[in-house]
Amino acid sequence: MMAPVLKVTDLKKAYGAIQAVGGVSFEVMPGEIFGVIGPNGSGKTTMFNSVLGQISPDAGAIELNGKNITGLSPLELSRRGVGRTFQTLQVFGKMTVRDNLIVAAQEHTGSMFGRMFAPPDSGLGAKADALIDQFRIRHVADSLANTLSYGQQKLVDIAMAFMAEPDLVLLDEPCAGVNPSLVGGISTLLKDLNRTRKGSFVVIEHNMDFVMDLCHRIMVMVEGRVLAIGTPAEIRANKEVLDAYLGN
Ligand SMILES: Nc1ncnc2c1ncn2[C@@H]1O[C@H](COP(=O)(O)OP(=O)(O)OP(=O)(O)O)[C@@H](O)[C@H]1O
Repeated sequence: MMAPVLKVTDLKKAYGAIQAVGGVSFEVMPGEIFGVIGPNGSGKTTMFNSVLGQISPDAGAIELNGKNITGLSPLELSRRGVGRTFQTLQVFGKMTVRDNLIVAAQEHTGSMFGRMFAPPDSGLGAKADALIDQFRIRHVADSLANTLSYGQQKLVDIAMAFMAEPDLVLLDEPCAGVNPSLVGGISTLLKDLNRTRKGSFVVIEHNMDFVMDLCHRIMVMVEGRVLAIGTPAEIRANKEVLDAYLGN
């Protein structure tokens, strides 16, 4: 039987009296695109940030490829093959698209010296160019990021997460703020990355059509707990999910 890439067991995190995450368990399999949905305040971001080492959970275990990674720093996780995107853009506006990608990979190595003194390319240019082509942003590769549309910047932001060739990428609302006409393109792109780069993705997203189209399995969170985990068809047919999610 295949072992999970990510295994989260009974994760808990409270903020004072608010139990943001109240005992969440799930597994993400190799090559799987795993969606996380739920009403506002259901604990998705808190769960994400716990997995990514951004906050310390109160209890629970997080394993990456069978190794305990609970409490490791974001940089250490990045070195172990975990990438992420944020809800808000992380691109450097005054750098070109290509340089943004190169810096993203240097961040991964944690090389301050490299970041400050290395020639702009640092041997990472070929990797950046491959992603620029895969993301179809060749025409803006030498433009400053702040001259791009929000949707294009979002693509650069996602591409940055893939520079370190991660095994597991956590994407926090990749469609947030993106023009609806571009949402289908992001879905196609993520499917393409999943197929060609063989990584596993965990995707938080409020856009239900996007999640249903993209994800192999979906976890529904409500009030810090897991209400259901299943295929898009199973989630669509689950009455409890419809009540909890659409009732919000
Ligand atoms: N730093 C914090 N301090 C206090 N309470 C917090 C903090 N972060 C989250 N919470 C609370 O924890 C609960 C879960 O929040 P969380 O952001 O994880 O939910 P979410 O499902 O990601 O929501 P959204 O879909 O709106 O992003 C909410 O009640 C929220 O107000």
